[in-house]
Amino acid sequence: MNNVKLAVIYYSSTGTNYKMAEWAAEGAIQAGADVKILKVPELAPEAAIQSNPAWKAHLEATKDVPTASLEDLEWADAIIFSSPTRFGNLPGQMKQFLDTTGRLWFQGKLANKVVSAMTSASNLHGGHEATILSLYTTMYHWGAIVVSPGYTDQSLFAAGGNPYGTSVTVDREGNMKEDVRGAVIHQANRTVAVAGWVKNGKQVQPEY
Ligand SMILES: Cc1cc2nc3c(=O)[nH]c(=O)nc-3n(C[C@H](O)[C@H](O)[C@H](O)COP(=O)(O)O)c2cc1C
Repeated sequence: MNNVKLAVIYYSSTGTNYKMAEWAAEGAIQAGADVKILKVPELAPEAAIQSNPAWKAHLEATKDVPTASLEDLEWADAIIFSSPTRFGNLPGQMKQFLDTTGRLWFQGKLANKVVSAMTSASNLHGGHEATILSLYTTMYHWGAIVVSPGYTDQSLFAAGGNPYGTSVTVDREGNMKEDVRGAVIHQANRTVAVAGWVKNGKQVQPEY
């Protein structure tokens, strides 16, 4: 069987979701996938970025991370998204990227992608689930196969127990308050496993 091809697509202003993307890549590689870590384009005005030293430093530190393209979406059997919470929703940067996928969607090329999502927020009840669910709404329109972690591993409990997708709270300095590395790795392992079942299954069953 060919390896599962997995894209980890993230947006991050201050590094949290980049770190989660790196852990997801680690888990997916461990599970045998070919992996790309890709960022979505930054859209914020330069003045806003310059006014926040952590944002400016993160952008500089990740300037060599490749930018996600429609070709990457076509390439991937599976996609793990990681995106901060903004007012209980996705940041415009991630939404704008999703909004560029209309042509692929129209051509049916996003159907049966195996997907999963993660997020971060500053407050425990600041909208973690809402952000993940809003991303999953787009995935349902794609005809993607959403793989949530549920409570399929003990690591979920140490990480705050979000069954929709791993999420973490960050303090004012940007430090993660929960240890979510194990949960992210489990989520990536699980996403690759399900993507492998789908990829194998496509060889024996006609595709819908
Ligand atoms: C405009 C804006 C809106 C935000 N909205 C929320 C929110 O609704 N709930 C919350 O808990 N945190 C909110 N935050 C905090 C971010 O979620 C937090 O900074 C982010 O998760 C850090 O991720 P990053 O380091 O990957 O950028 C907001 C931050 C900004 C700048």
